[in-house]
Amino acid sequence: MSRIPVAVLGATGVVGQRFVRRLADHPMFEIAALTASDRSAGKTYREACEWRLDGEPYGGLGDRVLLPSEPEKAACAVAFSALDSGPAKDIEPAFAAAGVHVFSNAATYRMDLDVPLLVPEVNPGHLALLPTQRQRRGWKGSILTNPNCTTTVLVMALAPLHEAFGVETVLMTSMQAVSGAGYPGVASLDIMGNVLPHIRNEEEKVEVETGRLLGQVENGLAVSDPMTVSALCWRVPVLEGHSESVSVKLKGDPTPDQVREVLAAWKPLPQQLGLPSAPAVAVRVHTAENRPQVRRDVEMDGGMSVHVGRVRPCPVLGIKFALLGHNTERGAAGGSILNAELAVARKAICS
Ligand SMILES: NC(=O)C1=CN([C@@H]2O[C@H](COP(=O)(O)OP(=O)(O)OC[C@H]3O[C@@H](n4cnc5c(N)ncnc54)[C@H](OP(=O)(O)O)[C@@H]3O)[C@@H](O)[C@H]2O)C=CC1
Ligand SMILES: N[C@@H](CC(=O)OP(=O)(O)O)C(=O)O
Repeated sequence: MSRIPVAVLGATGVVGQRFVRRLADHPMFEIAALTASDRSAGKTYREACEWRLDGEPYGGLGDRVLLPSEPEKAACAVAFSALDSGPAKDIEPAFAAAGVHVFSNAATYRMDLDVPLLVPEVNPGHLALLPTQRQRRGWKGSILTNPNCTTTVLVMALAPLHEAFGVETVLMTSMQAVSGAGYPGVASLDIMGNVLPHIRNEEEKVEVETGRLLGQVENGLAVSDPMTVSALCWRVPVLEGHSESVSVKLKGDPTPDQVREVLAAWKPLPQQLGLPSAPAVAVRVHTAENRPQVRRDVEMDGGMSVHVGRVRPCPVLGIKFALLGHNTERGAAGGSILNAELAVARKAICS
């Protein structure tokens, strides 16, 4: 199969660089265009940005000239958007109108009822929103989004429990890596030796996106599950990886052993299809009492699996556990690329 030409919108940012690194040698997609703001367009990729990741700098594309983020200049079959949510507002629809399928990290269109907010293991059926989106908006292309990174990690653990038992109530406290705030992000003088009790809009996003991801498609539109979710989000001095303390009320009050069994046995659609970016195991269940740990576990499986440990009884809601996932891989670039792999495999785009 020939590879699908793709554009990376916002290729100079920290999420854009992760897209480039993951796509540099991808079996399904081939980078045809890199874009940024007008400040960077016309410069080579090497001139316009400082490479901030490990591995081959610039994904081997350091001499590639950056294009403006305009569909007339950079249209491809597929675009991965690492744009800030402000510029994404006009740029992503312009690409979709020009026939491009845009896989976006930005929060701008996530909660629109005709826009798939996708985690392929959790709600692949939400691809069914695309015909409504195209019909309503008159686009030949489309916009598909991935959730907030904290939400992504949370729903990976909740989805199998929702399928097996039904989730009623969730209390989640996060300990979020500084990379979630982009570069340069939080000032070192604020975060070193400290924890910060506020991340703007984060708790609100987790509380609404979780029910949306675990909800349904009815009459071509998204309908959120009525579960109750309360989130407390903290920034901690960790580079990559969001840790979460989760307490959950499940229907039927299963035991910790039953919960562990369901999580360990879960083999959702991307793993069944063997999609290139899908980890072999979606949820890794740890039994050691001091795992998961960010430094030891978060880079496993290319940052695409999530980790559950310390599953035990909760005297308030029934079950509690520790959860960990990679915020800029599973929660951003890797999650978006897996969304595109799913959409192609299910012939929702590019068929
Ligand atoms: N799923 C998730 O939870 C996560 C999502 N994100 C989201 O991903 C996106 C990117 O984040 P991050 O990489 O940290 O952001 P950066 O600020 O590092 O990068 C932003 C990119 O957008 C480009 N850009 C900025 N303004 C414009 C404009 N007016 N027109 C065209 N391009 C523009 C920049 O180009 P230039 O260099 O020329 O300025 C740069 O390439 C954000 O929407 C963020 O919220 C990030 C982390 C996790
Ligand atoms: N807010 C997240 C990262 C992020 O960009 O989230 P969102 O995609 O919902 O804006 C964090 O700080 O860790």
